[in-house]
Amino acid sequence: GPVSQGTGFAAAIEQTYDYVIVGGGLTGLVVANRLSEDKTKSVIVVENGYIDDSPATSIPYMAGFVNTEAMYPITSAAEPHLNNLTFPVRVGNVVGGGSVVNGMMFDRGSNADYDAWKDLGNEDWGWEGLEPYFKKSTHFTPPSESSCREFGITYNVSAYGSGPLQVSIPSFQYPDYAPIFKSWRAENISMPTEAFLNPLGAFWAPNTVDNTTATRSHARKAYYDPVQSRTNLKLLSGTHIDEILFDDKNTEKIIASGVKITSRIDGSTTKLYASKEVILAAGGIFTPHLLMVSGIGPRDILAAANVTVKKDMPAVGSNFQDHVPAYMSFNLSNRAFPNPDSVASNASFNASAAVQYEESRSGPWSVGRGNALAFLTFKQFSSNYQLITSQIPRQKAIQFLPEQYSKSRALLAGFEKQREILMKEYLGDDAAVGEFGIQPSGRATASIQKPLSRGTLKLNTTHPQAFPIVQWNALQNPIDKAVLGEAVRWNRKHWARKELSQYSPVETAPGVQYQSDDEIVEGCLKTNALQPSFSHPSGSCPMMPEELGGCVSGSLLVYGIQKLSIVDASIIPMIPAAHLQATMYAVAEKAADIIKGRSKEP
Ligand SMILES: Cc1cc2nc3c(=O)[nH]c(=O)nc-3n(C[C@H](O)[C@H](O)[C@H](O)COP(=O)(O)OP(=O)(O)OC[C@H]3O[C@@H](n4cnc5c(N)ncnc54)[C@H](O)[C@@H]3O)c2cc1C
Repeated sequence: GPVSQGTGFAAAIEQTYDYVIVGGGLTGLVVANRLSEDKTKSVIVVENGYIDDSPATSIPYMAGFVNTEAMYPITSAAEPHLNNLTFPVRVGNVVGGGSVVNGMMFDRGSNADYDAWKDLGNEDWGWEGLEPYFKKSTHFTPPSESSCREFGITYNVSAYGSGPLQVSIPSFQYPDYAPIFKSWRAENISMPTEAFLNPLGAFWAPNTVDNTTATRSHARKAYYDPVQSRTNLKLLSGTHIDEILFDDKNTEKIIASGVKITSRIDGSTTKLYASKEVILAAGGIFTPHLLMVSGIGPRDILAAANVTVKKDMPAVGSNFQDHVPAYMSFNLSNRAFPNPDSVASNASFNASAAVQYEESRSGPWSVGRGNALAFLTFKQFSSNYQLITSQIPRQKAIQFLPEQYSKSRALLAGFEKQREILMKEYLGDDAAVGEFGIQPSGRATASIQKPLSRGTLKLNTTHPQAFPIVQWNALQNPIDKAVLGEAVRWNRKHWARKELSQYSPVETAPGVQYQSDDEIVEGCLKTNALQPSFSHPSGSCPMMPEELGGCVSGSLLVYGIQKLSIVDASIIPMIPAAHLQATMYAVAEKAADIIKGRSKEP
């Protein structure tokens, strides 16, 4: 659990800083580091969580568990297209945010995934505009030459830079990876040498682990700890931001002026002021929530919760996206020893693994959830890809979208533009539509990467300050269900390949009796194998033109409001086919440059 209490609250009371950063998670800490490089600028980061150095957050093996202690206890609203079930909403509640509790997978979307952002009207936010920041944030350490030989691990260090975040592929790997990779080679799909240069196909990818200590590298360790002695940088942990404040002397313009905060330790409240900008970095769930409780959001949703409307903005809390995983499972016989279950099931093996980790920072405890992934284009996992895609333009878009979309022409126009891009991606060779985990554990997750369904975030009408109402609305669009069905059936066929017959795989989730799309969804729900989220909540304050339902432009400033910007996962206009953290480090690095740039303007 948390090892350090919040500090500095008393000293911060009613102070003015150049920048107030709302949320000390992944993006907040990156931006705090970069803005405070300029000694003439004062920066404060306010974070609800505490500093946490417990083994659960640092030992790579522990990343295989869900660290609920360092997360918010949020549950989603009923998901109408998943039998009205509710699901956990996973968000880190700790200094470093998601980077401290995540699964440590480190990969990016294809160039086309980011070019889509540009095509939606965000100049400079395509792959070319982002590439330098992927490099700027990262530093890669390879595994030993002998494991590269043994497992066929390849890499290219030129994909990375000499940045603060440490990423690596550990030298220890489980023997069963070799035959499993052989099955992927036999599928005749590409195997890029380095996924950070070309993330399409089946590949090895790093984890956010510092190879020198075999511990998790995260935003706090990489971006805050090394610069915490800067006198112009303050971190206020254990402090909740209750609302964004505005300059009420100015009646013509809406100007963000600071935040109201509450100490979690003694419940005392105060205000902090920003002379240059309030920067929202509270993530894909809480940034739209904070905007809404502060009076910026859809008028009807604010009114229903008795929040005074400062600016009617239907886009806040719309466009909500995530990946949708089917956690398929197989019983595998005849696995090699050790395998990923040996640690959990064999106490003496676990004890020796602990000693090995303690003594030499190697062995099973030095690895996380694994390092192998496959991101496939639609045609690679579906022979019906054209038929399924051809149904998209025949749909009346509004029929498969949340109610808000029928009240706002801009929201619908933005979605229709996204839909055109998605259709191109579904038919082409440049973007992945499905992700398939490659693990020697029998876990064979198949997840859809490019959903057409859109979720919403709303205020709790009786307690607007309480957690927002989170609804992914997963699988509302039947195309998403069809893509998921294709992915599951393909994965099933893959595990029946002769290269894998030595394991006599038996599908336990959902189970081969579930064949049609509807049956697969039903079977996955029955076996607890379907989630509306892959812990990648994003898109809920999208970066798009305002007439397309955007909240911020490429400058990251909220439309119609001065001195208020957003830098976190809520700005992603369309979710890339990738676990999100690499993208968020790059987005935050770019955001910092943009904000620095405007502070130089007269
Ligand atoms: C369980 C889990 C597993 C994941 N696995 C992977 C993975 O394997 N690979 C990968 O690439 N990505 C993964 N991710 C996703 C990745 O970690 C996130 O996309 C990333 O952290 C998002 O960065 P962010 O800055 O937008 O938000 P966060 O990192 O979530 O930061 C937001 C911060 O704001 C704080 N905050 C929010 N509201 C307030 C408030 N009102 N007052 C004060 N503070 C507030 C929060 O406490 C949090 O620290 C995972 C995420 C989770 C949760």
